[in-house]
Amino acid sequence: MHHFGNPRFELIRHDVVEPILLEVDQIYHLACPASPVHYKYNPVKTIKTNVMGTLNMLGLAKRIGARFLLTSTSEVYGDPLEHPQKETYWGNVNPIGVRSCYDEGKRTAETLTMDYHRGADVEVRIARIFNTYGPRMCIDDGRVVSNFVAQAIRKQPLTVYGDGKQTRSFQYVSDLVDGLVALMEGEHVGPFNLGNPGEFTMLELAEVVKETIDSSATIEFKPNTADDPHKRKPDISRAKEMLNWEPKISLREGLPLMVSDFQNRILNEDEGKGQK
Ligand SMILES: O=C(O)[C@H]1O[C@H](OP(=O)(O)OP(=O)(O)OC[C@H]2O[C@@H](n3ccc(=O)[nH]c3=O)[C@H](O)[C@@H]2O)[C@H](O)[C@@H](O)[C@@H]1O
Repeated sequence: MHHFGNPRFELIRHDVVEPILLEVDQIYHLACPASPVHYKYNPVKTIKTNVMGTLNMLGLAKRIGARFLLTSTSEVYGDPLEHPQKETYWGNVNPIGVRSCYDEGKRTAETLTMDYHRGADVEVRIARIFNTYGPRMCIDDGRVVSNFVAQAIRKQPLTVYGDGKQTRSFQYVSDLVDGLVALMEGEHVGPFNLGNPGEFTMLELAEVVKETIDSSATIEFKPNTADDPHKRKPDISRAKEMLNWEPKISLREGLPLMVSDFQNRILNEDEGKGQK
């Protein structure tokens, strides 16, 4: 929203499932719900966005000669049997599960991207993004970092799904943005893992959130969701070597930056309620 006053910025509200004609040099194709809660809410729409949306954006890139960047995901590795995950790993994905609209959708999006590259000479780039957090995330996004932060601020228990021993590797948003720009501007197609290799169990994450916000916060265990990957950690050697990129901000440095933004917004929400 801070770009709205900039005359060189134009916002067009459009659903990528429908074709569109624009004149641009580069397409960052990020469209798709990314929180499991959101992408499972309307799975048919999620897979349509990944398949038809990606086809439309690749068709556009081909027609106008634009460079196309796909934001794929670490979820293409499914519940990985290789750890950490390298880009050469083909993954362990359930094709008929509740997460398939997203992970199989993104796998198909990668296939389409490579087919347009090989068959129609479109200049493409593929990023596989690992769990990312930061300020301005939707407070009710439903992913783990935003849930824990909002819960700790609201003095609610932190909801740990399953036994909390599953792992994720959390990347601060500005590191991801630097990685995406380096990929778009560079000469390599990829795919590239863009993530922070710092790996945490969900219980460890809850401890870091407690240390940062409220040491008296409690934990509430809830049943885990189907097909939840047991572990996830990027091998980023390829991005380091070919894009000269690596994340700079650790979880303990990034979390406080997100917390102050969440605190302001939750406080405003509460004040708004008080006025009603
Ligand atoms: O960022 C990624 O690499 C990919 O993974 C995420 O999926 P996931 O890792 O399951 O994201 P979360 O919903 O944040 O869950 C992470 C872990 O925390 C657990 N969790 C989640 C929420 C919560 O309140 N408590 C909790 O323990 C989940 O069960 C899971 O094991 C996102 O869905 C994708 O958009 C993204 O592509």
